[in-house]
Amino acid sequence: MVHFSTIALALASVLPRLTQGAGLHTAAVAKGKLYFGSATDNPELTDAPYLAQLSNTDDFGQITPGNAQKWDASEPSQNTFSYTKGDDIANLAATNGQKLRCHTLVWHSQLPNWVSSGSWTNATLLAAMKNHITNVVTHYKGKCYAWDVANEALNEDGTYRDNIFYQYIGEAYLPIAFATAAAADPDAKLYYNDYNIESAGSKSTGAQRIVKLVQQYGAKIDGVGLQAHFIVGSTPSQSAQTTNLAAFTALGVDVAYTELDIRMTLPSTAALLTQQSTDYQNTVAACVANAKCVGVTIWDYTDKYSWVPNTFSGQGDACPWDANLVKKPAYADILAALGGTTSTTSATSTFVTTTTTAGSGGTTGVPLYGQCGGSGWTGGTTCASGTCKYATEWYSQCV
Ligand SMILES: O[C@@H]1[C@@H](O)[C@H](O[C@@H]2CO[C@@H](O[C@@H]3CO[C@@H](O[C@@H]4CO[C@@H](O)[C@H](O)[C@H]4O)[C@H](O)[C@H]3O)[C@H](O)[C@H]2O)OC[C@H]1O
Repeated sequence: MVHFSTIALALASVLPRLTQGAGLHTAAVAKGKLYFGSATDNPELTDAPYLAQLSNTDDFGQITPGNAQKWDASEPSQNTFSYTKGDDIANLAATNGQKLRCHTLVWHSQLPNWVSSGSWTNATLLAAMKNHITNVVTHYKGKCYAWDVANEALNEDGTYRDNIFYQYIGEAYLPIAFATAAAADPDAKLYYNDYNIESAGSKSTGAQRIVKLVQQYGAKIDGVGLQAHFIVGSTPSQSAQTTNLAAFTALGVDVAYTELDIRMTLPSTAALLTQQSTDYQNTVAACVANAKCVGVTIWDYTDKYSWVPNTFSGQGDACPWDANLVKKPAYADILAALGGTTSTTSATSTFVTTTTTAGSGGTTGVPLYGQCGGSGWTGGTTCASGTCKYATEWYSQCV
């Protein structure tokens, strides 16, 4: 039967809270990484609380535009370029002092029709691809820490994806794309980026083949981006990821986790959130363990704007912050992987802990996280009036 079993342990709150000034990016830098970052997208930037957290450089020292720089956004019709949305995000990064990972130049998806359905020859598509890369990379010259030059060029078995570029240009489109990007912005780090290359296997081997291909061609390739769109409980182990990262960095390139999120079949449970937390920790720890892993980017930080529910039906809750912008357990475990610590601080208002029965919207034994919200919330566990009581699994209210 669905019911709440409320055990109110009215405590002067001594629940763990994260130390101010020791966020994810701060901890990553202390570990020798360049950044901890998040993807974002233009529509979300009108959400002031969202924007405030995205701009919190204690947690995020880097941002990636989730859509604004893709081909359909940046060159919607041939040789007509549109940079407004990409500029908004580039300017935000500059204002905040955050690195910008630029995403992406050559990808089979989110292509405008004039590319995907065009009537091409080898020479005309090559010219169009080079023109696209030259214009976009030149526009953002000096602003991108890194470019994802080529995205998802591989099938799961490590063979080349039969995209339009491969069809008309062959595998040479890859080194040509890298060489063209390098000519337009010699200082940007140039990455090959893909998913399901986070542990050893045919596709990871295929990505290593692409690195060697570009190198043999004499073009510049600086890194491999491992997207890391994972599933709770099916995420590769830390050691599997560490071994895999080493296979890339042995080729003389950097690596980065570029789109990390860890989705689950909804509804979430305490067990799933605990496993998710462990999965996040293992992935971030694998990056920490490799000196040439430069950073970790999560594919947006909050479930409120995650791409997952729109793409994978029935799945979600993939981010370290919930839809109310409250930190989930994964936050503390990511921080722990980065060598950060949580501290115990007392709060000024009474915090009421609750346990619930599975199926009631919470799960027995789930500890509240020490955050309040709603009317009267002044942040953390403090209420301007009333006391902080359980409202949802990860969210409490001043009542
Ligand atoms: O607003 C969204 C954007 O956020 C979205 O960005 C792309 C998301 O990820 C990258 O492309 C996807 C990577 O995952 C593939 O599915 C995988 C299939 O195998 C599974 O094992 C694995 O777990 C899955 O992740 C998707 O098919 C790819 O589309 C890409 O780099 C981002 O740009 O793009 C769509 C917008 O609506």
